Parts: sequence; structure tokens; C-alpha cells
Amino acid sequence: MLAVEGLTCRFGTKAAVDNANYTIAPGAFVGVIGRSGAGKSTMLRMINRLAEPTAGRIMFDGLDVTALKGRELRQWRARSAMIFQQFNLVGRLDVLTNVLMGRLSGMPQWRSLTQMWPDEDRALAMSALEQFDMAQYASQRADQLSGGQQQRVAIARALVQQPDLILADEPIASLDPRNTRIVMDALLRINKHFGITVMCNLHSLDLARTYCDRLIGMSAGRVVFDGAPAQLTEHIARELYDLEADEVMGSTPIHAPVGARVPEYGAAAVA
Ligand SMILES: Nc1ncnc2c1ncn2[C@@H]1O[C@H](COP(=O)(O)OP(=O)(O)OP(=O)(O)O)[C@@H](O)[C@H]1O
Repeated sequence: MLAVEGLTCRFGTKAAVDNANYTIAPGAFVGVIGRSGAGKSTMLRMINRLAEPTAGRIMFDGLDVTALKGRELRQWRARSAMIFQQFNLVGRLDVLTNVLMGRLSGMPQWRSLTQMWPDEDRALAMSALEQFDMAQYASQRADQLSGGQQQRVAIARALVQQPDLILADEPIASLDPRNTRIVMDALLRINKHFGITVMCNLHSLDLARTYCDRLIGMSAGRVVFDGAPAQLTEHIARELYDLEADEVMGSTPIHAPVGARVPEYGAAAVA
């Protein structure tokens, strides 16, 4: 269980996140929504401790995440895998090595320097690539892949960290509609098949409604909505997004049944 208590992050006088309070049960798929600048990235980055809270606490299963330092903080970062809009792969390295990077935190430093990966780690990494139909690209340089493929490699890397929590910061922001769907399906698969909690920042309300079982709506740093997608009325959505409402609510519904559907092995294969 993740518990956020009075969580605040100020940059100068401005509160990017202002007194956020919520709990997230294991296995949830939570969408963090809101217009640009609402504080979504800062919220996720604080949970991973990439951004330092100014006040408040983050608790995870009794662990005070806000107090962690050194090795314990590195362990927490492995348990709360981040996925970024720009994938953050090492372009000149092959796909398999990029995925194996997700195993680094559990490895002695001398071994990580030699890049002599244990067989079981290689097997785990290949299996993660297979989950997202990327195994055939294992020996290819990461920078030769399309954006959607790169993001699937990043998701495979997150998966081999064997995290408790995946924090995805606008993971589809630079993808076309087809790859958006493939990547969101990959996250849904991780969530439903492996039971890993997912928190995902999304600009598109349509996507958030389609994939998430709970939405946290932010505006000017504050949590102004917290509930099931069905509870987010058009009226609240318009308040949340203001002038951006028409843009994010879209005109074409995305036909993916909410919640229960888990993409089959290979469903993401059509890249
Ligand atoms: N390192 C920083 N220094 C100063 N201000 C920052 C910093 N990071 C974020 N902010 C400010 O905090 C506010 C929230 O930013 P944040 O990136 O968390 O919002 P967001 O909802 O993720 O927006 P977007 O969807 O555009 O990424 C913004 O006003 C932003 O300018």
C-alpha cells in the first residue's frame, strides 16, 4: 500500500504539488490527470525520490520512503520503476543489454562493470522482451527502433526490476495513436498479469478513462478529484482541463474495455 500524506513540493514560492493525500492499494492502475503544469510529473518524481518533497511523507508498506538515503534509496528506486516519455534507453547499446540494466541494482558493482550478466538475468530479460513481442530485436541497437518499440523495451527493463510499483510519466506523449495503444496495452498487461501497481501520468482523458481503474485529477498542484473514471463527470473534467478540455476529451472513443481485459501474449506484436 502506497500512502501519500501532506505531500508538497515547492520551487521557490510556487507549490508544484500542494498537500497531496491519498492511498493506493496494491494492483491498482491509477491515472494521474490534469492540464500541463498541474504537478503530475513532480508528483510521480517525488514518489521515486527523483524530486525532493518539501513537506509531507510517502509511505510504502510501512517503509518511510521520504527518509531513505544511500543504498536503501537505490533499492527503493528499483522497487518503484520509472518509465519516461523519452524512453531513456542507451541508444548505442543493444536491446537486451538495455533491459538487463534493470537488473543492475541487485548486482555487486564489480559485476556490473564487467557486464557479465548471470544466465538467469539474461533469461529473465529475454522473457520480458517476449512479453512485448520484442525478443527478435534483442541484439539490435536501441536507437534503431521506432519510438513505440523503444518504449516497450523501457517497459521490459522496468519489468525485470521486479518492481512493486511502476511510475509512468506521460509514457505515450511522443507516440502515434497505434503505438500509444500498444504501449498502454503493455502497461495494462503488466498490471493485470503481474499484479504490479501502475501510476501513469496521462494528458489524454480518453486514454485515462479507457485504461485506468482510478483517476487522480490535479489542478495547480492540488488533488481536486480522486475516484473511479465513471465518477468523473463531463462537468468536473471541464473544470479540470479548462480551455484544454475539448482537446483532451477527444471526439473518437478508444475501444478498449475498461479494467478486466488483459492483452494476450503477442497482442502488441503488430509494430
Ligand atoms: N525543477 C523545477 N524548477 C522550477 N519549477 C518547476 C520544476 N519542475 C516543475 N516546476 C513547475 O512546477 C509546476 C508543475 O510541473 P509538472 O512538470 O509537475 O507539471 P505536469 O502536470 O507534469 O505538466 P506537463 O504535463 O506539462 O509535464 C509547473 O509550473 C512547473 O513549471
